[in-house]
Amino acid sequence: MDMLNKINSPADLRKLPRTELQPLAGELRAFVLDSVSKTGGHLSSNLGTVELTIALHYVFNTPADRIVWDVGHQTYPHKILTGRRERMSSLRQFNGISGFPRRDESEYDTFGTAHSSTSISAALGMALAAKTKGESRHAIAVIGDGAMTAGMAFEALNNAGVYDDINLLVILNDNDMSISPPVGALNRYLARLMSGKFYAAARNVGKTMLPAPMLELAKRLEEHAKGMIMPATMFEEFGFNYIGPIDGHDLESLVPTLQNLKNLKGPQFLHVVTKKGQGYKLAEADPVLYHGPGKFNPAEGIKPAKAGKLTYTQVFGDWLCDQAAADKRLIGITPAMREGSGMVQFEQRFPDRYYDVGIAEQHAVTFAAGLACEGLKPVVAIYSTFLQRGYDQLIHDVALQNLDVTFALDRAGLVGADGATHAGNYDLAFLRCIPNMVVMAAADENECRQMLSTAFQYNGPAAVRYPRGAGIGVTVQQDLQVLPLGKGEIRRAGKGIAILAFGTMLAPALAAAEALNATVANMRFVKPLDAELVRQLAETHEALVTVEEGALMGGAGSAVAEALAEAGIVKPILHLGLPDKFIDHGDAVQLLAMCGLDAAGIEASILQRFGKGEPRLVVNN
Ligand SMILES: Cc1ncc(C[n+]2csc(CCOP(=O)(O)OP(=O)(O)O)c2C)c(N)n1
Ligand SMILES: CC(=O)[C@@H](O)[C@H](O)COP(=O)(O)O
Ligand SMILES: [Mg+2]
Repeated sequence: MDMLNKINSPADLRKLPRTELQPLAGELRAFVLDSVSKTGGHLSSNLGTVELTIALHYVFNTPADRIVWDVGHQTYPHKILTGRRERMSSLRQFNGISGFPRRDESEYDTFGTAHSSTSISAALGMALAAKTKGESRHAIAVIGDGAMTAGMAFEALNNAGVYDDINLLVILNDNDMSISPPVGALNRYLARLMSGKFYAAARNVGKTMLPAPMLELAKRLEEHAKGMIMPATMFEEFGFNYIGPIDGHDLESLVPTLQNLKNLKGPQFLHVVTKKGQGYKLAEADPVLYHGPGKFNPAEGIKPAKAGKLTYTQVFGDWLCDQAAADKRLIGITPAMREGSGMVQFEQRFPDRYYDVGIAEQHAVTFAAGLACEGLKPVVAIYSTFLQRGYDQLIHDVALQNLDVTFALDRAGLVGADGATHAGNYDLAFLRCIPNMVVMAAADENECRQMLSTAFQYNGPAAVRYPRGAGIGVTVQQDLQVLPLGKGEIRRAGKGIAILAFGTMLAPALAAAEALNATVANMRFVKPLDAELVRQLAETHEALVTVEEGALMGGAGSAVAEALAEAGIVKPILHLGLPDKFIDHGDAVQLLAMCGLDAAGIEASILQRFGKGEPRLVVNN
């Protein structure tokens, strides 16, 4: 790592002669592989952006010129070159650096990201701000072919294409992959652009200065192409000057092309072609497996996971197949998260009823609404955090028309290493205020399956939330039994304190209750809330405690407080849940404990608020 160790900022990089960039890329790629294999993180995408990152920081005057990375899961080479090489060993760990760009982490991280398809909008904002302020600098959005499928990217292109006097460059990093294989008509279109790539390069000759080797090639091909009609690319129709495709691993193409583009005014569009996993054979062969691995030995590759407890994702995947076998009306929908949402088997078994709609959460929800209008029963499998994208569609297109759509919300609550951007902390608060919605939180794997069946059988919009990772290890019954709607259950009878637990908080609540001899209710439904059970518990206990793995404000605890107020009951009540602040990356178990949401934390909070001993006369406010 002789060269890489001397690069502490892009300024150091810019001192290198061009001939040294290729060997530097070799060192950088080796560093990324070694580092991710020790920490876990996103690998395939980062191996693919090594040369592009070097070229961008080499040609542009960063941080004055702004690079906006889309999603940001491909920014490890960028982090390494911008002074964070040493901190890569702390990646995605508590108090360590983030796996995504963050403005508070580095001045080179111009825009915080992790949800996709925001880069062109943000870079356009920066480009127009520069113009407004009379500053001469460039804004560059780097967006993947997967992220490009989102409507937001096209909204931004549409907006940007009319400004002839801005310094905006959009780089499409086309590796022909999303997390899983790419889908849809855009992918077909990009493939067509690729197949006519020399042709496209030829037609760019007149508009831009190409590097000498390409110019030579283009000239020859232009001869060849004489007489043929050359349609404009879609990106040109949007008002961009389209260049490419060029090889995104070839610094001899990348650097001069970027240098040329830097001198052109107006919206520029550069199409680069890269390979996910480039340079590490195992990742090249299976970029899906190496998209976001845990720790592994690079010499051996990722070993098959040992059979352990079922994850909630697996519970969902199994249920989906069983329910689909039982009901032909079931349609499974994923916005580009086939593996993460547990739909690999479903796609194999029911290919005609499987839809990966691309990174298009808004469309996924309204598409489901359309299917439901025609009597089908769509199941939208979506991470809690990504449903935020489809909120208006959920209200306006699904709930308002009381359509029969099931939402399977994976990654509810804290997710760990991905941090605040991916935390599913808000769904209870943002779903329970929507009329017609049924909202359930699963306490264990078996209940998760029962809730999914309940949501599916319910003739209207219903959501089931469950967390990332393994459950508590209970046996999952293989039937498709439904739960009584809006009914909770007492799981432990105690005295004095009643803990009303929602979802994953049932297990720690039961553990905390042992020392306190408290009653514990598994509330199951956040909406409709079991108001009768709340009333009974209030009447038979001195104080109530609500506990949920979700934002306290407006969440399940708030629902209980509202029910008490509605019934005219005044009772000491303690609400436990996630605080009103963003919680950074780290180990999910550790983070929950930090928020006081493990058994010890729940017990301590109750003791602190209501004191020891029975009857609890002390109520500390
Ligand atoms: C709004 C949103 N939906 C889904 C995701 C999950 N996600 C992260 S990366 C990714 C694939 C992105 O593909 P692409 O932009 O082509 O980048 P590549 O992984 O190929 O480098 C997806 C679906 C996300 N981050 N944001
Ligand atoms: C970048 C991104 O959004 C995904 O790759 C995400 O990191 C996946 O998270 P899971 O590992 O929870 O599926
Ligand atoms: Mg891609």
